[in-house]
Amino acid sequence: MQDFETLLIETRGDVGLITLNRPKALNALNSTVMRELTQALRSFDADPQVGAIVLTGSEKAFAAGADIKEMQPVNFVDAYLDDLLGGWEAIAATRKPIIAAVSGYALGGGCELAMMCDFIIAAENAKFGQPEITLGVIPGMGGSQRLTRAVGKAKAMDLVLTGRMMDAAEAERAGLVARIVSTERLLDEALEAAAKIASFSRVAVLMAKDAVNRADELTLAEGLRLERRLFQSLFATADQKEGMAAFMEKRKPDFNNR
Ligand SMILES: CC(C)=CC(=O)SCCNC(=O)CCNC(=O)[C@H](O)C(C)(C)COP(=O)(O)OP(=O)(O)OC[C@H]1O[C@@H](n2cnc3c(N)ncnc32)[C@H](O)[C@@H]1OP(=O)(O)O
Repeated sequence: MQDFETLLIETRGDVGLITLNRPKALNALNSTVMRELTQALRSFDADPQVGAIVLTGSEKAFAAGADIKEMQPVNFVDAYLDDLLGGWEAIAATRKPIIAAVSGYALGGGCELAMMCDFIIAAENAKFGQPEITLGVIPGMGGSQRLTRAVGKAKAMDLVLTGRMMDAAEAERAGLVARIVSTERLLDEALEAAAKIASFSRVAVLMAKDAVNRADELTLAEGLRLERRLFQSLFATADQKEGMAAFMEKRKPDFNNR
């Protein structure tokens, strides 16, 4: 993969690791980050060696929001015609699972980027918030929608209307964060979780992600039908035969993603 200006990219075994790398701006998300992150995720999605992805930032900031310096001079016509921030939705279209490993600030677009990932592992020092209201705007990368689905209307309204931050413990209680770990353990914990996911049948993993994501969009009846059809279709894979045979034979499965 090519060198990026705003990201560090590496693979650890079958896990793709992306580190946001604009330390002087607390990883503020400008259009270069958006373009490069989209490109990096597409490459990992297409790479047969990669089974899961971890996205992280620095200890002080996962990302302190969309880049205010870049947005400040924008006018309405350009924002509308250029679909300002619309490109970020490509991140959520990634098919392989992405774990956000969040330390420090995840504010505004930073919180929204973490929520585009499949789940969030937070360090004890993590702080989440949607402070856009303090700048005279509102969330624009999905905060009003994904945060509300994650934590419910009451807390989403509280955060979006007051612009206050919540710490990792509150974010976990509210259902935004899957687990909290020490700051030192954050990356290892996220990489271990990603490696575990990457060790399973790739077809089953992608279908599991798809099925859970559809829960936000479908009625219960539609969602249950989709889940059942996906489940049934997995019986056409060699990995289902292998997984169940391995259980019966009391050995570890050897999945081949077929
Ligand atoms: C998606 C949409 C629609 C909108 C958004 O995301 S708007 C942005 C929302 N985020 C914020 O409003 C947070 C802005 N940042 C802060 O409030 C503070 O930086 C902090 C509380 C996160 C940290 O404060 P601290 O005093 O520790 O650090 P600073 O000196 O303030 O920052 C260091 C350095 O980073 C630049 N910075 C921080 N955040 C952003 C940002 N979102 N965009 C652009 N630049 C940012 C900050 O200006 C400073 O740079 P300089 O040293 O060059 O001044």
